[in-house]
Amino acid sequence: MQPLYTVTQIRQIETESARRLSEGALMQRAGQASANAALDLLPFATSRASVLVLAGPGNNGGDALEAAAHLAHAGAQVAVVYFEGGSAPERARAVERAHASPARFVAEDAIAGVEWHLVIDGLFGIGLTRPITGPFAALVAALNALTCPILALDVPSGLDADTGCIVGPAGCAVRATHTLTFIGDKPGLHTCDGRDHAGTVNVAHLDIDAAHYPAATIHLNGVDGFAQAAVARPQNSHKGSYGIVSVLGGAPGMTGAPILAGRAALHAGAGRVFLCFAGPALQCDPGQPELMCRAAHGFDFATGVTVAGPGLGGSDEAAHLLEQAIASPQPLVVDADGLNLVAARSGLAARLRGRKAATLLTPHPLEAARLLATSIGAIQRDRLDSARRLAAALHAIVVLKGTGTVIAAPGGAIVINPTGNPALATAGTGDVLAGLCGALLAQGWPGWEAALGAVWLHGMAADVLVADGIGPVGLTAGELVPAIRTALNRLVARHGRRA
Ligand SMILES: NC(=O)C1=CN([C@@H]2O[C@H](COP(=O)(O)OP(=O)(O)OC[C@H]3O[C@@H](n4cnc5c(N)ncnc54)[C@H](O)[C@@H]3O)[C@@H](O)[C@H]2O)[C@@H](O)CC1
Ligand SMILES: [K+]
Repeated sequence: MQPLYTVTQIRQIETESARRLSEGALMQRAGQASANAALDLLPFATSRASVLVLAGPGNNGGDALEAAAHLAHAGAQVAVVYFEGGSAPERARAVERAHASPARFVAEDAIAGVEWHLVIDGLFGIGLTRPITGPFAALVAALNALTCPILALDVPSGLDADTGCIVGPAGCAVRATHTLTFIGDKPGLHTCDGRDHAGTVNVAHLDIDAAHYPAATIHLNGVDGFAQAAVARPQNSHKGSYGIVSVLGGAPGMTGAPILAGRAALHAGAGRVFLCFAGPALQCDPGQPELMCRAAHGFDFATGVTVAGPGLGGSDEAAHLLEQAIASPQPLVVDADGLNLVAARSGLAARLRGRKAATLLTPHPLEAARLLATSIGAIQRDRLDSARRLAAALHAIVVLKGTGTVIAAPGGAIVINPTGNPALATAGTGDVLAGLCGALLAQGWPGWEAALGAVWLHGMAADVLVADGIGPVGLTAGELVPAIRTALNRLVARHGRRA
């Protein structure tokens, strides 16, 4: 999985490696890499391309000036909007180089009325310390109104590279189509506002020796993070080989959620799936008669994996049933109303903490806010830290949903998921994810790999459907289910080890 580094770590790598390099080498490499990336984005002969370069007051501006000089020497029509600022010698040399090149230095008002083919955003990088306001904000608004590609250097200006939030309050950020980020990839480019502002992310390592990189605790989710849990099915197997998933939910009037979770579990390979209704039990699911419908009262949750919460409601009876599911020695997924019950009843939280088998919690930001007794805003201001705190507090693997879903282990490991899209912003997709988690656990996947795999497959299924025109508008949660089955089968066919 691709490592992600915090700003503090990037600064350390930068300092350590710079000691062994000639002064300014990293900025020159960043400028060269930026120019190369820019050339790749130009639609036609370099000499016909109008490139606007914004060079801010810090070293991010220095990178942009280096790039401007390279592009101008390559023949592009380069206009630089330049801001006086930092006195770093490498930046001063970049200013000289850009002045000595054919690039034109222009005023901000020269942006309007020109058909730009590419904009390079070198206003601010990881040194942004406060919200972008005033004339800089007007510039960001002008950029965001353009229709040409925007290449952000290091970080889209205005975005917090650690959290993915627009630096606020009342700040703004460049909406880039591409980001070339330096030294190492950064978590903020992949979660919260990051995905909307960074566009396609590429990393320029600037030829820094691998020895300068610390062991990463944050990664971008990828198949190599969980594929080792996939097992090819032996011929000599039967439904008992693939586990049981019991979905605990379905308070009166809330039968849809457990049905979706159960259908997902079935299509993701669980050997048997029970729907356990807290309210009046359905006789069967006529659309999916393979699902076995039961009353939750008296059900033995210790027979398999439980997915507790879809449509469970908040009654005392629901809390009692959840307590029984938590007491099971088998893996457990808690979602939706199950999470709300844990938030509302401290006794349940204590029991959850005491579990020995794998426990996965799949909150959306509001459920996470309830669990941490805070607001959605506080959760979203630092999604990584929120997920990490929740995992530590409840001794569970936490899947904090939302764009760039964050998966956190109690030991502190964090993974951000890159698959998925706004098609998933519709009712029932969370139930499907919970059912998928349950199915992977039932087939013997360890908790961490099950969480990573489920989130990745769920997002990938949505990406494939959108590529086929089924979404992002109007995708239904039920449509995800067969697409997940296809994605999982492809994964098992490609990576499944022999049982
Ligand atoms: N130092 C190095 O060795 C390297 C740095 N690199 C580049 O340098 C960047 C970091 O450079 P800096 O630390 O100079 O930081 P930035 O260039 O991100 O910005 C810092 C400057 O902006 C000002 N500033 C911050 N927030 C502001 C706001 N809201 N409104 C107006 N001004 C504001 C600061 O006073 C400072 O002058 C990286 O993102 C990367 O692009 C690369 O060249 C690679 C090597
Ligand atoms: K930038």
